[in-house]
Amino acid sequence: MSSSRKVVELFYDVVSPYSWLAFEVLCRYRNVWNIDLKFKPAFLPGVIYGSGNQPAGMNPSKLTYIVSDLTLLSEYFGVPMFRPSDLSDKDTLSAMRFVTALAEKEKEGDMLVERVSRELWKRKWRTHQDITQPASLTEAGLKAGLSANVVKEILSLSKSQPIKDKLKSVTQEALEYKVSAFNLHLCTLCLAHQKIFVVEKYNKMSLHIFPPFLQCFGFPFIVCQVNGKAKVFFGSDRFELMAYFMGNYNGLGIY
Ligand SMILES: N[C@@H](CCC(=O)N[C@@H](CS)C(=O)NCC(=O)O)C(=O)O
Repeated sequence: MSSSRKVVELFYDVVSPYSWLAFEVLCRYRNVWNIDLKFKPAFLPGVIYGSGNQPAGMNPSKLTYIVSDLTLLSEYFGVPMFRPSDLSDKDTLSAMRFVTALAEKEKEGDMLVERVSRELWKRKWRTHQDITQPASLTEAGLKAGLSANVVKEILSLSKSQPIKDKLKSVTQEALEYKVSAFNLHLCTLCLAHQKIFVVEKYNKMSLHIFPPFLQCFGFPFIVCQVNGKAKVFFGSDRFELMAYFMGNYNGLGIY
């Protein structure tokens, strides 16, 4: 067993309920897996549109599935959440700038980022309270244990250009996080397979259609690093694979 540290980075936005599930599960596993868990507050619309993806809600069948999926998942993971009646959705830009400002101020240790993010998720997905207005962010910050002075400082910092730029750059970091999807052998096979498939279907080559890299297209986006290798995972439903990749899996279950 190698002694090298296992690092797990979680890119998230509090607009994303699946990210909340991943966040809570990773917080629970943090000590069991002995990982350095790093929170990477980012902006979901930036990765959806930046990667050429589309919001899941644009497809009515997918939206109906998501509502049913989240109802069961929230019970399963013990993270109560309820579908907001108003899905017209105010965005989470100010909230994510607030968390980014806190992360920048905190630098060492993510305890407050963890607590404030949880409060924001609770407001958005459990109690259906606003998270767009300064008064709402203040309330969340105080509830998470920040002092009134720190909340004031973070609110003002969150409107500054360096913090706006920082949120953009973390979002961009997720978009540019290229990790090789296959080893060379599998990659060759895969590309050959795609070539055959596309030649049959469209009568043209497709070697450039599917790059052999995995990049972020949605949240939660989780990067696991161990022994100088990295793998990226999309979703709150990949924990067994993450455990397997990091050597925390005994073939029967996660330990
Ligand atoms: N199966 C994933 C679904 C995660 C998911 O749908 N995330 C949304 C944001 S809440 C997203 O980014 N979707 C982009 C996509 O599905 O392409 C899970 O269980 O976590």
